[in-house]
Amino acid sequence: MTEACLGLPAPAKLNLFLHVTGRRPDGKHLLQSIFTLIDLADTVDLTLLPSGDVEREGVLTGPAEEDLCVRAARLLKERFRVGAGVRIRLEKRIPVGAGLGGGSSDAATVLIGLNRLWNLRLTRSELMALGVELGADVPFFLFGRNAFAEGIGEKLLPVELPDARYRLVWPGRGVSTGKIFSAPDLTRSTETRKIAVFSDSIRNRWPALPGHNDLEPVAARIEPAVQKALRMLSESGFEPRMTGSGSTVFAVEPEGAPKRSLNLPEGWLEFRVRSLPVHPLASWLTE
Ligand SMILES: C[C@](O)(CO)[C@H](O)COP(=O)(O)OP(=O)(O)OC[C@H]1O[C@@H](n2ccc(N)nc2=O)[C@H](O)[C@@H]1O
Ligand SMILES: Nc1ncnc2c1ncn2[C@@H]1O[C@H](COP(=O)(O)OP(=O)(O)OP(=O)(O)O)[C@@H](O)[C@H]1O
Repeated sequence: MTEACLGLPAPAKLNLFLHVTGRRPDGKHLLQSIFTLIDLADTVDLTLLPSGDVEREGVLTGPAEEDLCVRAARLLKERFRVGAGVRIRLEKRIPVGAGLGGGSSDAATVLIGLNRLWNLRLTRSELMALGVELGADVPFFLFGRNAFAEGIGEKLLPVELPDARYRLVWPGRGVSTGKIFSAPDLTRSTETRKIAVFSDSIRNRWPALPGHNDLEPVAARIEPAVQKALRMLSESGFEPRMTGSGSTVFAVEPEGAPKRSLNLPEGWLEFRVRSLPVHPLASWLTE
């Protein structure tokens, strides 16, 4: 029997490094990156509605057409001519526009949950092909485990990462991914490297992170709070890096290090998180 109501996690991600290696003919940027799942998560509640409507509740107040949860549900409904509907209730913990992939993860969780609630029996790769229509990070969350990414983030290979604790600082505001990618001073030609170069570095040099984030200098210029967050973490003895297109910065927290809180400006947030080896809903994804 199919459940009529599901309460599901949508975990955040970190980009351990992010190289921009070129552009596609449509203008989107080609990347090399390692994505890791972390245990900071939103909660998505899905309730089956026989009426066929897609309804939403929660903290996001923008237009429904821009809500990635609603867009994910409508995409599935239209593509597979689903008669049933859903009420989506979102409990947001992942800051918005933070480089933590929150919206993409919420959308991925809606796809995974509705695949079950609406009994669609789509495979992981079918869901990933739909997901990339919603955003470049969505396929990663549907892949379901830590990954080396190429293309715009849709070409994924599994990668083994050390169990790690990370310290995150969200500097009180988000940044627009589109603005960062369209900046004239963005480096777009970092040399493409073999995955082995990155995995060897992780094996031999951890907790030092491989590579760098090409989006970091641009975000730090556009949003001075990003620069300040990087400086505060580094003055506290960490080796900080920005995730995705920002605004969150993070650092590996060495095992056994003192767990002192940072003295952050008002409105900023600090998170202490652990890596996850797999997505909490990985067992719902079938080959
Ligand atoms: C920076 C990353 O977070 C790395 O994980 C992602 O590449 C961003 O993924 P996302 O937030 O899902 O981004 P999207 O919603 O697909 O795109 C937002 C904006 O960034 C641009 N964009 C996005 C991804 C990409 N590889 N190249 C781009 O130029 C898009 O053209 C769009 O104007
Ligand atoms: N469920 C959602 N959660 C967060 N943002 C959403 C959601 N639905 C739509 N959005 C919109 O998507 C935009 C990007 O939000 P998100 O938090 O996913 O960015 P991000 O963490 O920077 O993502 P990325 O790491 O993929 O760049 C925001 O401008 C927000 O208005």
